[in-house]
Amino acid sequence: MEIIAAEDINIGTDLFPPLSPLAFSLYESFLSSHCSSCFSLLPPSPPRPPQSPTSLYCSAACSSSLTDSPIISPPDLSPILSSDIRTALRLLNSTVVTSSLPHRLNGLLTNHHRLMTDTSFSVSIKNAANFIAAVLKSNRENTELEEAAICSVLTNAVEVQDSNGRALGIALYDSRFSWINHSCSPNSCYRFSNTTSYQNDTTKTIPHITNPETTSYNLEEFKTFCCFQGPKVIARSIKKIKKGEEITVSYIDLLQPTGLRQSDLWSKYRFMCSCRRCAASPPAYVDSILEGVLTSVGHYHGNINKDEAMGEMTDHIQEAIDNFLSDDINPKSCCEKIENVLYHGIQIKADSQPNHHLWLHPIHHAALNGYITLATAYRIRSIDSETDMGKAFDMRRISAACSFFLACASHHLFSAEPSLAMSAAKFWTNAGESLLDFSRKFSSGRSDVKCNKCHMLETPNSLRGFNENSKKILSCVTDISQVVWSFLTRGCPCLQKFMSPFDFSFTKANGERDETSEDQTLSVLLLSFHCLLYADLLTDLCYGQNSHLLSGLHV
Ligand SMILES: C[S@@+](CC[C@H](N)C(=O)[O-])C[C@H]1O[C@@H](n2cnc3c(N)ncnc32)[C@H](O)[C@@H]1O
Repeated sequence: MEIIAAEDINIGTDLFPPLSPLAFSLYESFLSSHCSSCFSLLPPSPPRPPQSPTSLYCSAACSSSLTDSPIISPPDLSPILSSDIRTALRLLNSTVVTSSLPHRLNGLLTNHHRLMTDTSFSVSIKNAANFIAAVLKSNRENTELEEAAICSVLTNAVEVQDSNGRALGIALYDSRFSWINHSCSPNSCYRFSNTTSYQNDTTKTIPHITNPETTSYNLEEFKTFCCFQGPKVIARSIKKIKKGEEITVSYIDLLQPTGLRQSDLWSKYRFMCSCRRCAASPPAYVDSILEGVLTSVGHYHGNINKDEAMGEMTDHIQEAIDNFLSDDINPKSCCEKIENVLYHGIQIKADSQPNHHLWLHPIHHAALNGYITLATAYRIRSIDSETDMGKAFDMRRISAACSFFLACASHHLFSAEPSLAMSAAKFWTNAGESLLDFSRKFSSGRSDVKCNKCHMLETPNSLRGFNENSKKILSCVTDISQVVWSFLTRGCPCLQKFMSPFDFSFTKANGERDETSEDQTLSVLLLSFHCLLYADLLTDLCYGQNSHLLSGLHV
């Protein structure tokens, strides 16, 4: 099945009203911090004993809408997670099953045959189905229905993220959403509502904690489960779509080169994508950049040892990130390891040719991950150095430089591949907030900067079209970045070596400007406002809601 446009659809159009899920579940790690019904963040509560109940709610309304408290904790049957099993259970209880088993369950593809012939899934699916049948006290002869429910969740459920991009759990929607196929150059994106954060909302009642005494499953109580809560999904066009054209979204992170996207899709969904971007030969520009290398004389054209050298650099960066995330190395060592690869690159030898020096292209997917980690690591180092103002200033400045660089890199990719709008919106928001945070913390408290060129700060409501406004804002971003780039990147050689975040030619001399640190910080403040304005434009395009990142600020 697929979804086809019945008429021409303009860019930035919601394709259907917000859809409630058929079933959903938080990931295990969020069960004690988020509402199991609406996924909102709960106020902090005292630590509970390890054997405590699994579902908490933010309000009486949520707790009464989702009466599945007696579910005993489902097992983790890798690759099937307990959240998959919980969702499958809720699916079977919330819907009247109309099915053509085992291939479709209520119209949703199960991929049953494909998954059951795959040894890495089949045993876990069988075990999960047996568990569900036991919980439901099913007296059917086989577990075909339970298997179909699990397979349907694996095939159709999507990860629900909060506004910070953090994956909270999964949700399963009806065919209006679930029939939308994947493309690596999709014409639509989707977002969730109802994943708001708890902000001392006095209308919310004290979190309802389910009865810890109840350990056995009560079918009648579970049958009253009514799924009108849960994160709603909205799909939105991010390109013009012609009547008759297929609606597509992305199931995966699109900032990966073709090989990684293919293996991601295969491991999660067991299909090979043959979309325009995947099939392009030569590779699409974004894919050549996401795997690109630089030499001191420009782009590298040879093949000798290149793949090996790239693999080595990518592995080093990934190892530093993994070690940092698992607390095996401190932020300083993490920065040193990543910067070492990004700055020094690698020397490769060729029999009959002079040696080449290779660097990952700054928008190589591993380099992007490296800069994302550097932004976080430098920020932590700034917080850790609070007693040393000079060091805290430098660390926060470099963190902001990395975030700003990522925003410019995402713009470069978005210009060539419009479906990367969502990623770009996220990076520009991060950059704006990081630059603002830096300049607020270290300027003399001034916030009355004006832009005499685009005047958009004084009249942000005069937004016309996306293209016209983005041109104006980006032109100012380019101008201001020429003023502050060397200031922002001082002490970070792997960024300092580039002429600007828009121009990856290597700098000859490190031309510091004469402005005082105070002048520079004010320019950074002006830059931050422009980044937030641009982030607003992109957010509006993808999410249909101007996030008004600048509202509440004095500009
Ligand atoms: C959420 S469903 C999409 C709707 C599905 N095509 C149907 O018939 O109901 C996801 C499944 O559709 C198939 N699918 C989605 N996008 C695809 C693509 N680009 N190429 C091949 N199969 C795809 C895969 O089997 C995948 O597991």
